[in-house]
Amino acid sequence: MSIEVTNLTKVYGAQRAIDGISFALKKGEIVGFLGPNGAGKSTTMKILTGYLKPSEGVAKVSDFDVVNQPMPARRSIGYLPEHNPLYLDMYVTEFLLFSGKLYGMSGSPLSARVDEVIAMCGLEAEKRKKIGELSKGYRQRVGLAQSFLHNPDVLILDEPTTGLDPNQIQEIREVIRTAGKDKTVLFSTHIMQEVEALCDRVIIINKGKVVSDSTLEALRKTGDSLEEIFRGLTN
Ligand SMILES: Nc1ncnc2c1ncn2[C@@H]1O[C@H](COP(=O)(O)OP(=O)(O)OP(=O)(O)O)[C@@H](O)[C@H]1O
Repeated sequence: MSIEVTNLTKVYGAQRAIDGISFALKKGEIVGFLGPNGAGKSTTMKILTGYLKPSEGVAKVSDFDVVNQPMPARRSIGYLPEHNPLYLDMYVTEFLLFSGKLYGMSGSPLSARVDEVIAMCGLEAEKRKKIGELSKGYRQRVGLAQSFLHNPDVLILDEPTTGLDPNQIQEIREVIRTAGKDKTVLFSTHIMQEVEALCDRVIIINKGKVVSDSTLEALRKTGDSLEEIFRGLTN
């Protein structure tokens, strides 16, 4: 399995932010991770990417336990965090070269890969600008470029299109579709059309528990729209 989560729980004080969730993603799947604000999506993603320790349960990425085998797990993951933290004073190319070095890349293979992700993410015209000078959509492209720079098998994208205009949303979706061709992708979103446009399968969580895990095809057969299903399960 590319991602395997078993009975995962995270407790903050008295609150169970996620409460015994389990799911798995096979290689090559693109799965939408839905849930209302505060459902536990970012917490799950932070555990998968090694930024938070679970209180209970096991999370594996590319069969590596994220707690006991953090280095190989991290190498196989590309992560775009929710607020896409970037170094605003760095130039786009400089930032990507810097990020690649953190993954142990160097020399001409790194330069070639940076050129490749710049082209994939439509950053050619902006690559000489400082990140702080870019629009939100272009910053998001830089975050995405950084997430798959080291060619990971698994991409974890936390609300990759939030706050973007409809044109940028469309363009970022294209980047995700292209980058996700040979990868396993778990991404969170509040946009139902996004799920329809990109995913094979949807996992819905509410109050820290998985309330639905189905293919889009199976959900369509219910006759209800994804939005109706979402509201019915989370309201
Ligand atoms: N560091 C923290 N300390 C205490 N509680 C936290 C912390 N981080 C998250 N929480 C709580 O855990 C719950 C799940 O939060 P999380 O950010 O995972 O939700 P989410 O599904 O990603 O929400 P959103 O859609 O708003 O981004 C929320 O109730 C949140 O307030």
